[in-house]
Amino acid sequence: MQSLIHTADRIVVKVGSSLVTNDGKGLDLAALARWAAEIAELKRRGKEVVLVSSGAIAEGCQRLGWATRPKAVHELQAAAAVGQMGLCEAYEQAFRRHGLQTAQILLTHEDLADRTRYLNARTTLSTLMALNVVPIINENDTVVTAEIRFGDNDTLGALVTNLIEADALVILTDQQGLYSADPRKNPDAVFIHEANAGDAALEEMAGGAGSSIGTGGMLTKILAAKRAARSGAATIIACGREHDVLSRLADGEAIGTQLLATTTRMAARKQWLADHLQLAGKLVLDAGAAQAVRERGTSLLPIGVRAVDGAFLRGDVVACIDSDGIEVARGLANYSSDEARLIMRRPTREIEQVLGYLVEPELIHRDNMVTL
Ligand SMILES: Nc1ncnc2c1ncn2[C@@H]1O[C@H](COP(=O)(O)OP(=O)(O)O)[C@@H](O)[C@H]1O
Ligand SMILES: N[C@@H](CCC(=O)OP(=O)(O)O)C(=O)O
Repeated sequence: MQSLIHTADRIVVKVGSSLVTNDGKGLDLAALARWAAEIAELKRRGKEVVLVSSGAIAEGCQRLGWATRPKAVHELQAAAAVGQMGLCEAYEQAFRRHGLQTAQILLTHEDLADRTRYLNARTTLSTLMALNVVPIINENDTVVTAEIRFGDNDTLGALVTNLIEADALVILTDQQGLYSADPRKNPDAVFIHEANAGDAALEEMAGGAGSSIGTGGMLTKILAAKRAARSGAATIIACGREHDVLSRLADGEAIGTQLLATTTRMAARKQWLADHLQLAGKLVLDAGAAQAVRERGTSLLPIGVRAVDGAFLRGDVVACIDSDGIEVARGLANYSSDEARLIMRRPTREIEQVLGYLVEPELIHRDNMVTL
């Protein structure tokens, strides 16, 4: 068995609160330095890495001198706001030593459920990755309440994996991986090396958080793996305290628990576009654009669009049809139908002049499109 990280090009790494804050004792700067060094090494090997880091609440409680985690949401939110400053500062310094810049991204579940914000988050993350910046993501605790909280960053890690269509999600925690039962309570628990994400038996094995610092325990990690698998990504649960854990995974060493996806990324994306979203409109392509999209899977530029049908907003799914009315592709529109009508048939360089702004050069980017 070889670690799937070996072949993964795009990876989301999630680190939990207990690791980040040394079990609530304060930011573990040595651990952050190790992960930063390893992520820098992965990037040198040509992999794109996004980091989802917990720890804001635990660090905030520490900074505010609170011995126990408060129950009241407004106090948790205040602690998160204080602690997030420390997290960002620490990551910024740790990555700077490797000549890497970092970016702070705070997201809520609602952001990713909203079509326009989804597309904005996706585009921003792609742009940051293209700029070789390391995005550091956490939940935007200030604006979430009980109903809309991710509740745990394992789920956030999975949603980000879906969002950027990563090949793998690596969840670093304080255990070696998944056991048949919580090893803190059951010393006879057996280590699980590999399983299919989504296997119902895994949910039976997983217990809640073993410490007072972490929140979700193993169950949220199993559910995150199931969610990540929906976009074709594998999940690895491994110990963040293990030396060189990320580099060894990238070398192919089989450490941790591997939870495999049974669908490919492309199949998952096609399924998602085909099933989950209603078509909000149509773009009629000229012959050249229809051929380029159909045969080469290129992005669709405004100049190749002859007509716009329907009313849609940025982020809505639209069909691309040829002059015979045959659907060539479908994808997420970067512009609304009103904007698209103004910029169609025009070269990209004229978009800014016509609209007064440029959102993106393409009407549909090829990463957000599936050909049929
Ligand atoms: N089947 C299991 N295998 C491994 N760990 C388990 C299992 N069930 C529950 N746990 C507990 O889950 C904890 C990790 O989850 P959590 O505390 O939320 O960490 P994190 O902060 O990394 O998200 C472990 O310390 C362990 O006690
Ligand atoms: N946004 C919160 C996340 C809390 C959380 O999910 O923690 P964990 O279960 O340790 O990943 C924080 O930064 O404290």
